[in-house]
Amino acid sequence: MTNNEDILITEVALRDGSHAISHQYTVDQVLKVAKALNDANVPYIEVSHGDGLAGSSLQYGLSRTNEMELIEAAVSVADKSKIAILLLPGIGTLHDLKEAANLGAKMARIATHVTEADVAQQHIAYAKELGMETVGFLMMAHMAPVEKLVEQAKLMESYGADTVYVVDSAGYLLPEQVRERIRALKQSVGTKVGFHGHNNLSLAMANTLVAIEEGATRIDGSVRCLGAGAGNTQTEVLVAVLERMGIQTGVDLYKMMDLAEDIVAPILQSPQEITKDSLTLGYAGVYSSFALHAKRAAEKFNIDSRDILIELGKRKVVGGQEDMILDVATEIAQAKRSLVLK
Ligand SMILES: C[C@H](O)CC(=O)C(=O)O
Ligand SMILES: [Mn+2]
Repeated sequence: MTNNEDILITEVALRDGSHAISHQYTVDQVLKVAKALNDANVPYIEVSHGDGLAGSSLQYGLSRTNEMELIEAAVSVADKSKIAILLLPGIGTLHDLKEAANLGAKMARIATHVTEADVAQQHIAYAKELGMETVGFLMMAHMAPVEKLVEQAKLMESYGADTVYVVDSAGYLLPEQVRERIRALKQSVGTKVGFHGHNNLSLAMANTLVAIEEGATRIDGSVRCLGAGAGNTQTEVLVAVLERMGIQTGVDLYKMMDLAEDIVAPILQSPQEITKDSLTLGYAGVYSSFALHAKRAAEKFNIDSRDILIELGKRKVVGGQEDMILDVATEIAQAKRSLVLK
């Protein structure tokens, strides 16, 4: 890999995609996907539970395989790509970070709700101490005005983040909203700027292109759209589009297509489409990883999952409040029952 690329892609299917397959990755799947990504020259491969290190729990979903084994597997086949991990302070600890670094992870992406950057200080500083490249990952970026986002990005920068990301966790942002956010960050922070999209409103690619136009140089994608909700910006498609635009990513398009078709498609429980649930996430501004939890709750209570998601959006529920999904489902079911009894 050279340093001549205009855009450096982080492939997130082995982390964000974990949500879409209920955290059931096996070592064999990770070995195959990571090796193919490495062979295709993808610069960064993120590997963790969908909710970051130590996310495996009843609240977020139990992993089939210990994520440290998955990280170790990915590192073992990646001689060009760097392995990244995601960590949400409060879920993952400094101990988890150290364990991942000892296994060979080279980049730490520290994720917080868009208004809570201050909880990332210790983790970013420690990742730097461990010699890792650091990213401040500001989730649910639609929930804060631009000035607030800038303030939080500056905090991440002051803690030592090398890059700050605008994260459209709900796939809610419209292209002009992405434009104003990336533009404001480019004007106000000295770090590199990145963008992570979700395709719930079919805008992930358009939003990514706007982010690049405004100067974002770090971009996330998921091969075959294997990410939460309707997935992320589809990596192999992004590589093709950027190549046509004359923008260098260094990624081998044919190898990415083969990986998507031959290795990733068979892993999917069902094809990544914009379903009524994922569309509702984007429409209502709800965290993409809530989709499967809401679907299960809807089945349990025999109610419409869209009603749960819309209500969660109204209540401005954020990542980490997964317990609210059951609460809201219970309330909707009770209200439905009392209507029947009247
Ligand atoms: C923990 C989340 O799944 C992180 C993410 O990918 C997002 O907010 O989007
Ligand atoms: Mn995501």
